[in-house]
Amino acid sequence: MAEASDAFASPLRIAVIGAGAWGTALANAAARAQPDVMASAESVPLWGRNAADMAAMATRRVNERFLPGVTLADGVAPSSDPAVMAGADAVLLVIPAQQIRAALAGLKPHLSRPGLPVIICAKGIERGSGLFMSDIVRQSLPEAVPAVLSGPSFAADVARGLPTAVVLAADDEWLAARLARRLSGPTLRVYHSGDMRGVEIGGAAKNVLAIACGIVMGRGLGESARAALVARGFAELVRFATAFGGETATLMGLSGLGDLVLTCGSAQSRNFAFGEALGAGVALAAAGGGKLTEGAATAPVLLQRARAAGVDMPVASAVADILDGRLGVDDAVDALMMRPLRRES
Ligand SMILES: NC(=O)C1=CN([C@@H]2O[C@H](COP(=O)(O)OP(=O)(O)OC[C@H]3O[C@@H](n4cnc5c(N)ncnc54)[C@H](O)[C@@H]3O)[C@@H](O)[C@H]2O)C=CC1
Ligand SMILES: O=C(CO)COP(=O)(O)O
Repeated sequence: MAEASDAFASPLRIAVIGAGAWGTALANAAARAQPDVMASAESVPLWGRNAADMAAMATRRVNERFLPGVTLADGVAPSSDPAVMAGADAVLLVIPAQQIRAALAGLKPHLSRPGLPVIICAKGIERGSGLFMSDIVRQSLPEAVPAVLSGPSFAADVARGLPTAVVLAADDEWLAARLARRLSGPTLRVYHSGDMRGVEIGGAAKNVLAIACGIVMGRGLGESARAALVARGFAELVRFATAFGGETATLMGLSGLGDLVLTCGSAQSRNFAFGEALGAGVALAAAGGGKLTEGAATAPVLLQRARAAGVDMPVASAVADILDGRLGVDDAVDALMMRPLRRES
C-alpha cells in the first residue's frame, strides 16, 4: 500500500490505559507528536488504576513510582477515572500482558465502541490460554479493532525524547499507517505494518531470549556466547513466528531483531537484568528485583505453543527449564552445547 500521506493527517485523540513506565512514556510521546493538535487543547488522558498515584502525578507532573526523573509533557492528563476514555479515537493498552484480560473486563463499558482501535503495547503471551494479545482483545472487546505497537524502545529513552523507532501493525494497514502517523514525532519514528502476528510475536518472544542472554552474561560466559544466543535465538523466534503466520521480513525489523539487539545487549532491560542476576546465582524469587519481567511469565507458554506446533526452540526451552527449577544454569548451557551438530538454519 502507499506510504502514509497528509491525506489522513486529521487529529486522532489518543488515550493511554496503564500508567507504568511505558504508558507514561507513550503518553508523553503522544502529547509531543502534534503541536497543532495539542495547541487546540486536546489532552492525552493517561489512565491508571491507583487513584492516589494518579492524583500525585497530576499535581507533581512526574510518575515517581514508575518513571522517576521525567517530567510529564504538557497535555498529558493523569486520571484514575475510566470515563476519560470516552472521547478517545484510539487507545494505547499499556499494562502487563498477564493483566490485560482482567483489566479489559473492568474497562469494557468505557471501550465498547464499534471500530475503536486498541493498540496493544504489552509484550507477552497469556499463560493458561496460550493466546496472543490481539486474540485477547478480540475476545474481550469484540467491537474493537486490535493493533500492536512494538520495537526496541526503553521507556526512559522515549520519555526523554531520545531518538527511537518502533512499528505499529494492524490487519488494516491503512489504519496502521494512520495511527503510526499520529504517534510519530520529532524523536519517535513509528513505522507501520500489516503483519500484526509477526509484530506481536517479535515483542513477546524476545523477552524470553533477553533472559537467556542475561543468564549467559551473569554467569560470565562471554560476549561470543551472547552473540551466539542472539543469532540462534533469533532463528528460533523466526521459526515460531512464521509457524503462526508472521512474516520473516517483519521479524528482521524492529520487532524481533531490533528488540533482541536492544534487550540482549543492555542491563537497562528488566528481562536481561533478571537473567543476569540468575546467572550470577541470585535466587529466582529475588532476581527480578520486584520489577516486571514479562519473559518469565511468557517462557513456559511460549514453549507450550511451540511444542504443540512442532517448533524447535532450544534456547527458550532452556530458559523455561531454568525458571521452573528443572535445570541449573550450567546444565542448561551444557545441554545447548551438546545438541547434535547440524546444518545452520
Ligand atoms: N518499560 C519499557 O521500556 C517497555 C515496556 N513495554 C511493555 O509494556 C508493558 C507494561 O510495561 P511497563 O509500563 O514497563 O510496566 P510497569 O511495571 O512500569 O507498569 C505497569 C503498570 O500496569 C499497571 N497495572 C498492572 N495490572 C493492572 C491491571 N490489572 N489493571 C490496570 N493497570 C494495571 C500497574 O499499576 C502499572 O501502572 C509490558 O508488557 C512491557 O513488556 C514495551 C516496551 C517498552
Ligand atoms: O521491551 C522493552 C524494550 O523494547 C523493554 O524491555 P524490558 O521489559 O526487558 O525492560
